[in-house]
Amino acid sequence: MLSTRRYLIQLLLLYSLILICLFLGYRLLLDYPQELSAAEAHQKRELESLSRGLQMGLRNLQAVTTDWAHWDDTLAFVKDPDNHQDYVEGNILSSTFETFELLGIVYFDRNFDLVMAQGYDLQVGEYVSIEQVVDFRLSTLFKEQIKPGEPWQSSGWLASRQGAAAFAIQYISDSAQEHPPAGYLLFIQSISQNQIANLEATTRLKLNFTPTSLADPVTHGVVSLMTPELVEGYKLERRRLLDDFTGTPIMLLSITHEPLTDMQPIGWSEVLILSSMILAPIVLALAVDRRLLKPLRHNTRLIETMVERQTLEPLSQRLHTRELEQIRQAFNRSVDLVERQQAVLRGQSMTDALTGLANRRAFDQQGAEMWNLAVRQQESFTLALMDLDHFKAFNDNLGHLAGDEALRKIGRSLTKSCRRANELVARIGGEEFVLIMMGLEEQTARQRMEALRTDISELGIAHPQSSVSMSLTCSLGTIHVPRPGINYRAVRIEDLLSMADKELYRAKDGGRNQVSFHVYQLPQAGPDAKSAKENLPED
Ligand SMILES: Nc1nc2c(ncn2[C@@H]2O[C@H](COP(=O)(O)OP(=O)(O)OP(=O)(O)O)[C@@H](O)[C@H]2O)c(=O)[nH]1
Repeated sequence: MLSTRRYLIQLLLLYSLILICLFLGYRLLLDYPQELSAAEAHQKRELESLSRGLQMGLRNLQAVTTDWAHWDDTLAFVKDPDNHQDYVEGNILSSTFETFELLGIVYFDRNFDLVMAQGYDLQVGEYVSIEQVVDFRLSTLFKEQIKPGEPWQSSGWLASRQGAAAFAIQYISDSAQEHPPAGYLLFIQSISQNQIANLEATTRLKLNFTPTSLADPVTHGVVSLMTPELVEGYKLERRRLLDDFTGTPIMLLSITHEPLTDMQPIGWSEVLILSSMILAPIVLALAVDRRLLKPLRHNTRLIETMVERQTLEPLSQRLHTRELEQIRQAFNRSVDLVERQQAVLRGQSMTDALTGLANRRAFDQQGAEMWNLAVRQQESFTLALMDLDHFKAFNDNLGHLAGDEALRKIGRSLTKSCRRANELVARIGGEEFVLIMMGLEEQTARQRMEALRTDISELGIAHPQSSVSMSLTCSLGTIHVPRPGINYRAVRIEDLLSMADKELYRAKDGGRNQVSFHVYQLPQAGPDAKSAKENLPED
């Protein structure tokens, strides 16, 4: 059968398995996908706002370009540049480039032929030629975009010599815009660190712009920023391409999202939750094992040992729950009951039912103990065997019941005569009693024996058939050992009893109603066990 401990372990394993399945199922199928799609939506919004931010920059540039392109002065300059050099001197200033962070300003006529172009190095703060800013062959590209003379405006990005740059182009007209396009004004604006910092602040992204080209392998598989789809799903770092107005990639943006949460399906927090959910019942089970099962196992072992040794003892270790403690107490009460019953049985097995005196078994046990004690303490030891005289005739004459009553009376008399702690009276046969007295001098022992004898006859139990007396009498065979020492160790109580029996025989033989008293003494000089045996009286 399964032990409770094993059962607990199996339950725990099952619980852990179910828990892990439920937790992983919930996390992977329900919770994590939700978390992921929320994070993806958030990242998509970030990309959109980045795209919008860049578009906004273009719109601002477009606004400035439009403003300039629709000045009457600009119109006049494009129409007749040679006579309007003051326009250049008054407007194409280093402060203009720096205020709008411009890398170049270019004026085309309505056929897209160059009227005037000025480049500017923002880092050094100096005018440079437009060729130092951009590859000016781009004007042909613009030409391909429009029909010359159309009221055309556009903005976007282009590759400058200093990396990607924004541009805005606007047809030139009068302030009322009634005049047909007389030319085109192109502003080229750098994407400055300031602009990047502003974009980072508004989008909460970390941005890194690096120039690139179609030939650059890093551009492969990277989508354009202007289609801000979250093609790769949730990712902390991604790349996007900025295309120029012809759709050619010119800049690679490395984008780092600010992490919302730890977006792992199973992260530390999940491991922590799961392990604490598994650990808690393990700790609980350990506590149950320690507080309940361990004492239970201990007590079971104790009971098994008791069964092996055929003993019974109360269980002393308290148990920690009421029900278990009740079982322990019930067991202890049973032990107590059995012990009491055993004591009664022991008493019964040691007692003569008729007289209430010690019986043969009790004499064998206690007599031996008393003899051993006498030997150890060198205390004189007197053993007497008493037998009623002509008791058969008594029974035959007066009946068995009268015989029993006589035996009871004699028992009471003997008990009264031998009530000291170191004295014993036992009924060891039908009408045979044995008496032990310790610590008596020979003389006193003799007197006590005589007193016993007379006590019985003085009970006055009529015995008409007796040849000895009118009342019931007894004969005593007594062995007195004055001071048994260590040399008496080989002598057993049975030996003394058989010596007393011989003395009893003598008393009977001598006429009954008398005491035959024998002093049994070994030679002083330390006889060994063999010599003690040898000194036992002959039959
Ligand atoms: N009433 C009664 N008689 C018992 C009991 N036990 C033994 N007796 C009787 O005691 C008698 C003993 O008789 P014997 O052993 O022949 O000896 P006796 O008649 O006493 O003769 P002596 O011992 O030689 O004096 C027997 O008749 C037994 O039946 C008992 O418990 N009750």
